[in-house]
Amino acid sequence: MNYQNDLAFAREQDRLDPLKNFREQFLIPQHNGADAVYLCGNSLGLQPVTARTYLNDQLNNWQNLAVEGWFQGEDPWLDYHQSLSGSIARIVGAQENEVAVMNSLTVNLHLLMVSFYKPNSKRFKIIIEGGAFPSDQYAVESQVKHHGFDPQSAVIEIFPREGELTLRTEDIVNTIEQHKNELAVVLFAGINYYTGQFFDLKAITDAAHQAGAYAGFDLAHAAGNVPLQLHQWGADFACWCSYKYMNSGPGGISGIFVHERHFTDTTMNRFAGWWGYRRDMRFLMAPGFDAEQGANGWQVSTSPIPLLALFKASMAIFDSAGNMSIIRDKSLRLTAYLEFLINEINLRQGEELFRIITPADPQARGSQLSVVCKRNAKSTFHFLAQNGVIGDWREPDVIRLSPVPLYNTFEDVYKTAALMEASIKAI
Ligand SMILES: Cc1ncc(COP(=O)(O)O)c(C=O)c1O
Ligand SMILES: Nc1c(O)cccc1C(=O)C[C@H](N)C(=O)O
Repeated sequence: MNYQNDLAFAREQDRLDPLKNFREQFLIPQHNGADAVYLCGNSLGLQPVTARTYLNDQLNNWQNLAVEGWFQGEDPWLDYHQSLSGSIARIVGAQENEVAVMNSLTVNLHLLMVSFYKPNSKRFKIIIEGGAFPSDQYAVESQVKHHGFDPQSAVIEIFPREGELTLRTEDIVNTIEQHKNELAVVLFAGINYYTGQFFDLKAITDAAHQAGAYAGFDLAHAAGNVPLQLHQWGADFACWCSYKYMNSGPGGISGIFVHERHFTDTTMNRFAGWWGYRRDMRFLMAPGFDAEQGANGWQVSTSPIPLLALFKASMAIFDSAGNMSIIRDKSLRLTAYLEFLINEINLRQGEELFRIITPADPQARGSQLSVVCKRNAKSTFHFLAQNGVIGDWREPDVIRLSPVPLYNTFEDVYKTAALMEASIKAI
């Protein structure tokens, strides 16, 4: 597509956008009496207009039905989580019985590692991407220590080559091959939080399996952002949060994926709780844990209904948008437009003032562009914020900007680039 650096072009793209009506389903933060340009869905997605109603419905059920709410009402709480499985399964490319909506992200990562990280003196290593989100690093280190191993030798981080910013799939695959005799788990992000690189999850899964290891993914920055096919790719396990691209609110509910091939593995460890007990017998309160079939058997505690209600408001929007390929199609164009406009600024300025460290290959990224500001980085970030552009800052000099297809416009992207260029003179 031929992009143009003018507002009329951006507005025309918005006019033609098949998803244009979705923006009004979100509450856009205000700046000086007008909509701010919110490009921070990589951290916290915007509030669906309907979120309050979904939450209120459950407050009303609590008020009117009290404890009977578990069994009565339109959507009894006992199975409320099940009503979300179809939507989230479509988003991550799974069968409904392979997903469970539960807990928060790092907690779920630990629960999955309990099942999939079973080190012995021969196989004890975990491969992760270098520069993984700190919570994942801490989780992995603590898992390794919990089993009596030393993170120094057990955690293998893969970094980009000298002079490069992102990882090559061949280097990931070769590292897996190199450690194959000692490898227990490969745990990668779907998309790295800092660079925005979208990894080749199928290639990583295949390489892990060739090495006799499990492949697991943290999809915090990928779920609801890029199309995923966890079942088809054969991933062993995955988890995600829903407060970024899935707009479920701060600390919103997380979810897990466990491939169906593991459902019959009776050797698998699991930290059990009554909510993972088989549904038909749970209230018999019998001794001896008997897991529910499928990913729901990994649940531990009572469903947090208010969080599920907020997630449901968001899933209804995803369901009505159709499938992830419609969302992805707009996302590819929005992000490419932002990239085009930033490159144009550099061309006009005669130097690379804004360096995009996210891969240029659209298939190797989601909606986020991570931009290194070569000059006055922090002041540039503040200038954008003062002028109503909300991105986020990552030390030492990176601004992350994520145009989200359900609520951002080409005009948002145009305004952002115009302000980035204006910042050069203003600061
Ligand atoms: C890759 C990744 N892992 C973990 C987290 C944190 O998860 P939690 O919701 O457990 O704080 C985030 C974001 O905060 C993240 O981006
Ligand atoms: N989860 C967050 C929070 O509780 C406070 C502030 C930021 C966050 C984030 O989600 C950060 C995000 N994962 C990141 O990519 O930096």
